[in-house]
Amino acid sequence: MKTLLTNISQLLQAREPSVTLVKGKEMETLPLLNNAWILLNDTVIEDYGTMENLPQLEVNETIDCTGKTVLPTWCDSHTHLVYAGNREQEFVDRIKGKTYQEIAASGGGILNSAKKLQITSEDSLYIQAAKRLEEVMQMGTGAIEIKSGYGLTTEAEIKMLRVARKLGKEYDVAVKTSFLGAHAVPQEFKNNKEGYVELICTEMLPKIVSEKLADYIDVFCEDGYFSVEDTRKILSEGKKYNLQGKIHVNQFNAIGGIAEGVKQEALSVDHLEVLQNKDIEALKGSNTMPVALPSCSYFLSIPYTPGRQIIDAGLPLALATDYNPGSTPSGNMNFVVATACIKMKLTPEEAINAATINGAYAMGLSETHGSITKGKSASLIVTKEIPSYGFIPYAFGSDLIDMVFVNGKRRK
Ligand SMILES: N=CN[C@@H](CCC(=O)O)C(=O)O
Ligand SMILES: [Zn+2]
Repeated sequence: MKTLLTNISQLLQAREPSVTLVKGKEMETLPLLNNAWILLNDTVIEDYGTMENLPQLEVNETIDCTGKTVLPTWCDSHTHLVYAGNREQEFVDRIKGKTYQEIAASGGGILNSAKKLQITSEDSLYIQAAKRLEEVMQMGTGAIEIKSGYGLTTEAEIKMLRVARKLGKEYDVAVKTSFLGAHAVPQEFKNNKEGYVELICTEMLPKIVSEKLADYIDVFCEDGYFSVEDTRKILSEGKKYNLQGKIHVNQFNAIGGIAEGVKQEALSVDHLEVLQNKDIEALKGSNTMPVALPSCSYFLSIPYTPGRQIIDAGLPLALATDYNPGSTPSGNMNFVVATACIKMKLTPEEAINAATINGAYAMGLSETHGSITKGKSASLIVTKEIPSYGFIPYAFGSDLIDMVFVNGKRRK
């Protein structure tokens, strides 16, 4: 099946396959073709160019994109999309004055979600998560990472990861999974965190690896959750099974987790709302991608990741949603891109790079996603008629998406 999109006002992010990420000043540049065409052949991008050089092509369908912008789908490299129920009550509790940490300390938060998930069947969990996946694809997400971490028992962690794998298969969308057993210390291990870390390393991890359920290993490295030492132990254990780390770190406190993540060659370090100079220094010269989650800052009213400072230090930056029931009940990457511009002072070019090519890097999908490149996945957003791509963050409350192709399939 060949689909030709013609008269595209702006075709964004057309790059050679050698570009796997952009950093520092490079992030200011968003390559684009004016008055362009692109040819999709089943699941891949076959070719693209400008209208004056459009060759004679035999195609099944031609779509006129006059006035519209085309760009690669969003690469959301950090989500907790598989969860049971919601935490609407905690939202109201926070409005009335409780903090996120106070709610967690009294048995709410992650433990609240774990309680719900443990008693939810795999089928019901799949149905709930599938709805969310359909919604985010319609909002332009074409590749997504999904974490476990609301199971906190071997059985429930496996259940979550099986659901995530099934979503990738059934929807033919790129899904990367991360094993986040170290998301919170379960009640039963309240006075025996070491015992829980041991369970993660000696029981959960081997079983998850034997079922090939995880692509990465994750830890919530934070006061009251898992220490730098725990993080080192769990990431080192993961390495023995060829699982690279992607960690939650510096959300509320800077406790040295970023340097440890870099030392352990983590693919990404995520959150970074509280960042010190030594953390930036630790990231320099590494292959670890810093990932900001501005919707989480918005929803919890916590500081925004200093993305401007990260980019100005010559580093790359990726943007993701953190879609989860507690700190970010939203998987809208358009909002993330707009909020990165409005609150973190990224330019539209930097934000779109961070949400596409760098997002793909942050989940190991550089070869197939994140740019308009021949041979990459036919995963595209076609906007409605807009004056230019700057409208994507500028008109932050509007639905500007006309069509979405994910791996060649129309999802909107
Ligand atoms: N910070 C840790 N984990 C999630 C939130 C978990 C929750 O509140 O359910 C996050 O990335 O924000
Ligand atoms: Zn998260």
